[in-house]
Amino acid sequence: MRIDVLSLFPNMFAPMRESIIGKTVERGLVDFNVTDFRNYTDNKHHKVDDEIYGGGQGMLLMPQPLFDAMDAVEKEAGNRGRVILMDPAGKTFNQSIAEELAKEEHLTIIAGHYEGYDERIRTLVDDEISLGDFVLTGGELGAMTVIDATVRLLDEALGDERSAVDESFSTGLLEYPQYTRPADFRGLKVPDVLLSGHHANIAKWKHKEALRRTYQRRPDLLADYVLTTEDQKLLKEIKQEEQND
Ligand SMILES: C[S@@+](CC[C@H](N)C(=O)[O-])C[C@H]1O[C@@H](n2cnc3c(N)ncnc32)[C@H](O)[C@@H]1O
Repeated sequence: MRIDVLSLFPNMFAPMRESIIGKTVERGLVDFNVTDFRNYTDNKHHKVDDEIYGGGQGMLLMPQPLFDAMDAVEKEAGNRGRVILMDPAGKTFNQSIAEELAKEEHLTIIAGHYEGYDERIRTLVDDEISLGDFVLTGGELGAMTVIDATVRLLDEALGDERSAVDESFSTGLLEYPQYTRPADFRGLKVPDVLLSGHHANIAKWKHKEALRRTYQRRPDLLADYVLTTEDQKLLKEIKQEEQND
């Protein structure tokens, strides 16, 4: 996969060299490029922003530097790929968007700054993505979040022993509680079933606890989850158990 980011602060992407994402770049699984679109200004002061027509606080990113930077990406890569604008007015990012983006061969992400974009910049983009209902100073942290969540879904990104298949949101439920050694830590014990070696019972326990956690913490997710007859029985048990607690 090729990923281009258009940003005024390329140094902010240093974390992309670390950990699992850094390894995907080192191993050639991801071709990651950051373009400083200030280098594409056609004015002698390298200005990328200007005052807002009709009045308004702050400065807006002008179209010219971003349009020219996008042309440069297209020239180098042969295409623009799927173009994403980081913007608070976009669709809220989630796991299913990450899964969709992980299927693309090329993503180009625009990270804004200042008061945001001249409206005409939106004609360049395929998707507008928000991290949530809050305002950041720039799109860099959002772009890194989108890249991290997307790249870890690529085949081979997590390595043989790790998997994104069972994780929160991938199944439609939150992940069940997990434990590692020791079996008894300061009197806090690992549930007996997990030490039993009985695979069917363990699988059933994991599923029930994923349902319980989702019901307790994110009941909204259950609205989109197709409950089997067995799930409905388990949920009834969970509600009963909660009442008895
Ligand atoms: C200070 S913000 C501009 C906010 C804009 N004036 C508004 O009210 O929507 C500057 C840039 O940060 C990025 N940004 C801020 N909040 C964001 C969010 N919640 N999700 C994604 N990007 C965000 C965008 O790239 C945005 O253009």
